[in-house]
Amino acid sequence: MFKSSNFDKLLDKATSNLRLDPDWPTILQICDLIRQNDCSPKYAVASVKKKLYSQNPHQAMFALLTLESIVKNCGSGVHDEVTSKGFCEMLRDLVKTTQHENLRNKILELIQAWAFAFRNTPKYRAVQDTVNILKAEGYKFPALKESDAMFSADTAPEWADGEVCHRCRVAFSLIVRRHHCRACGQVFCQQCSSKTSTLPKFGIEKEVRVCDACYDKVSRPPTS
Ligand SMILES: O=P(O)(O)O[C@@H]1[C@H](O)[C@H](OP(=O)(O)O)[C@@H](O)[C@H](O)[C@H]1O
Ligand SMILES: [Zn+2]
Ligand SMILES: [Zn+2]
Repeated sequence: MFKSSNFDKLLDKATSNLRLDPDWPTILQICDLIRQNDCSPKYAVASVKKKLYSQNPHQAMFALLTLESIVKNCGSGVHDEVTSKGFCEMLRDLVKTTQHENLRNKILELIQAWAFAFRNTPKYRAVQDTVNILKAEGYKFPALKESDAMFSADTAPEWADGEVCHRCRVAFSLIVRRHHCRACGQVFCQQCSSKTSTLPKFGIEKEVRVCDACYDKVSRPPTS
């Protein structure tokens, strides 16, 4: 798991208890790793979650700021992780148990912003449920800043399933292996996805597999 150890190093750096202010460049590097699929959202969120329980208030706050950034920048893979019942219960538990007022307020701010951002996504309802429970328990939420709930970052599409190549319809088998285009997320045979490209619009700076159609699109000179 080389890639995740690279992630671990960056996360330790971003949440170092020797710091007094957030290490934004490192936090953004962490986002890039996740956006490029160099670290799985599940592994990333689980690692940040551990840091939230640090006794050092700076370290816990930096972990929270890292969590806020990966939710804003890394798309649905991360959203699936932070909106699970278990993760929401963990945040609710932290709100109740933390000794630090600023940490509690930051968690309340995040849960409220996510509930607003995911208000039209039924599968993420655990977040709104958590807001409702905390309100019923008397916690005061800060005023919602809608800007906090805008996740504008463009992220690569989820990979489609499929038994045949999306382009030439050949059936996958032990011989005809399945591959995915990182630009459209569709599934292809080797012949139809033999090219690579960077995908800066998704924060992918390294060469990744793309299908012929996406290759033509991304390598066509921008129309002047
Ligand atoms: O090689 P396999 O054991 O078939 O596994 C496939 C590879 O991991 C492909 O990666 P790639 O797209 O980078 O080739 C991936 O797109 C497919 O979903 C997997 O089934
Ligand atoms: Zn094909
Ligand atoms: Zn494609």
